[in-house]
Amino acid sequence: MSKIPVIEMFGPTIQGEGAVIGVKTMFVRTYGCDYRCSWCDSAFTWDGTAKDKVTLLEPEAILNGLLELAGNNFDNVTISGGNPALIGEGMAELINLLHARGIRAAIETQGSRWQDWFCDVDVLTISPKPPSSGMVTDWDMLDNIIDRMRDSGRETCSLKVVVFDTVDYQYAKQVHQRYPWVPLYLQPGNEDVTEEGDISARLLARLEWLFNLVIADPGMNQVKVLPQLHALIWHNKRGK
Ligand SMILES: C[S@@+](CC[C@H](N)C(=O)[O-])C[C@H]1O[C@@H](n2cnc3c(N)ncnc32)[C@H](O)[C@@H]1O
Ligand SMILES: Nc1nc2[nH]cc(C(=O)O)c2c(=O)[nH]1
Ligand code: SF4
Ligand SMILES: [Mg+2]
Repeated sequence: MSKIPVIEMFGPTIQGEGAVIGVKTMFVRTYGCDYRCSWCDSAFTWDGTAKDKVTLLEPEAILNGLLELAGNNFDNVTISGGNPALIGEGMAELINLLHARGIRAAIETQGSRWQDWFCDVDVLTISPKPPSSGMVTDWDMLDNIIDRMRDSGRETCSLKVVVFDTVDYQYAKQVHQRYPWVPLYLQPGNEDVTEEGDISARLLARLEWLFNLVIADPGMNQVKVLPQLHALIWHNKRGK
């Protein structure tokens, strides 16, 4: 039995990002991250401010917690963090438990670590971090992850790059050129994750800015540009 550090579980809500945007899903957010992105919208998963809220849970207790929250009102569970790829055996067990109930598992991770259970995930989102984050991409690791996912023969993997400025945009292009066969989603960065109230006008302005970069760029004919849909609706509210 391997326990998983969980900082929050919530839902049902609507997946707001990437390949399965718009789908009803539960969320499980794991504690701990090997990165420290300057603009992280979930810094409470690693900066110590919510450490007292972490519970170490058996995979079965997580499933039970989700069922308690939502009954049968979900078919999808998104596991995010923090970095869920820091967790080994426990996550493999959780994914098996979900599958045994006919529930699909989606993972949000940044591509800094491999886990064998990636091959069992229904929707794997890898979100390498652009320069504005202050993080440095381990390209060997990312190559390795993308190769292994390709070798697994499952069409479950996509890339998502958050773009704050034109340097980030060039980074996103580099990612696209390196892995042209992997679907790439671009999402504008939320520049103030603490602002209260309605931030939708600010986010939409950044979406239009990103649209215009892609519209003008013949090297980006295949990418999809998406907002953080949940942030347009629920702004910086946590647990949405
Ligand atoms: C909080 S992270 C957790 C999963 C994993 N650590 C990762 O970064 O992919 C979930 C998603 O939110 C994105 N994200 C974090 N902060 C953001 C911000 N300020 N604006 C836009 N997207 C952000 C990340 O890039 C990632 O795609
Ligand atoms: N609704 C909603 N969609 C999301 N997609 C990715 C999220 C994340 O924080 O990983 C997220 C989130 O926090 N909420
Ligand atoms: S990798 Fe994800 S969770 Fe970790 S600091 Fe960056 S955005 Fe936040
Ligand atoms: Mg989020």
